[in-house]
Amino acid sequence: MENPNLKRLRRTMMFLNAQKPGLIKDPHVYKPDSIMLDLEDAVAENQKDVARFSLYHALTTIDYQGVERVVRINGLDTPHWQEDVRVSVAAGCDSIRIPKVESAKDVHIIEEAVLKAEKEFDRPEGSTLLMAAIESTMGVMNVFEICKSSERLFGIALSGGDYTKDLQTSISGTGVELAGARQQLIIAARAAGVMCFDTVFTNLDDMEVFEHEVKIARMMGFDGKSIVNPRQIETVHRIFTPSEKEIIFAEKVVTEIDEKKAQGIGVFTVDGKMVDIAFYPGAKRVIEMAKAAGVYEGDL
Ligand SMILES: CC(=O)SCCNC(=O)CCNC(=O)[C@H](O)C(C)(C)COP(=O)(O)OP(=O)(O)OC[C@H]1O[C@@H](n2cnc3c(N)ncnc32)[C@H](O)[C@@H]1OP(=O)(O)O
Ligand SMILES: O=C([O-])CC(=O)C(=O)O
Ligand SMILES: [Mg+2]
Repeated sequence: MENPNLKRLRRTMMFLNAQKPGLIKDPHVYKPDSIMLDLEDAVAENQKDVARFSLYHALTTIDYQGVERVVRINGLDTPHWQEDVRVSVAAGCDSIRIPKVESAKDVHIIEEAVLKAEKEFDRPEGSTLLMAAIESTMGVMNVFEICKSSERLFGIALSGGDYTKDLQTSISGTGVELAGARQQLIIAARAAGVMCFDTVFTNLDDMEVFEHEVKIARMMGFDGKSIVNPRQIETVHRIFTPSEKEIIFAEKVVTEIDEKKAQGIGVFTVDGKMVDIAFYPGAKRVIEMAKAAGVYEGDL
């Protein structure tokens, strides 16, 4: 049976340092869709063991109340990733975020280590999902192969900080430097049938630019965004949850297409807008998103 978590709602995926008790003890109270316990860049090099112990303790003792528990392991170019995978799987995380993925082979290496750990710690085979963070120009060039690399892989994420370093530029706040990568990632993810997440926005005090960036991400087709602070959750959830107006319109489109089809009519208008069968999947998707977000009250 397909793992039901492959397609869950992931509007917000919130990073937190796996070593900090103050952060890991109750992040679910802010109601992000996923938390991402970080063993990578938020953890200092000489604290990697401490962070792994803290992660294991947190995952085996804290009830995160249905919030997805993702672990960001260290990259394949470090001496840490094997132990990160073992501890994450032993502790029963839901998913592993692989940083700095450059090829399908990178995913295969982690997949193999995850399967080995599932056997070692008696966890159901296939229960640990994967996601791949694209953080380099090579990763962008290989993104379609990465998207198709594993049945465990539910999605990919753009990691703009490292990516812009590789591109030899920096984050400007305008989105110009990320435009190409964002477009490539979302096209590849949709073609491969996996989810796609936008990068973090680190200027916590600039909510205006943040809101603009989140709107662009939704318009481009992303499923959600990596975030670094609970203050960012409300904005992302508001923008990534269909509004009442969108839901009502989607309901009308679905109902009218069904009715008109039976009458042999292919094209007509709804609220002054032309509608034909091509609008059906989009309207259905709005209703599915509203259902997943818990804001749908209709009966479609
Ligand atoms: C480029 C990359 O690699 S990004 C990925 C790695 N980065 C991270 O993991 C960083 C995660 N975020 C953080 O550590 C913090 O939000 C910081 C350091 C950015 C800012 O910290 P602060 O200025 O203390 O945040 P702020 O004042 O908004 O905190 C308010 C409350 O939210 C909590 N909080 C802040 N960030 C988080 C978080 N990411 N997850 C859960 N709780 C959080 C704080 O503990 C605090 O709780 P309290 O009121 O009970 O004390
Ligand atoms: O995944 C992210 O958005 C954070 C990150 O590692 C980066 O920007 O390099
Ligand atoms: Mg990074």
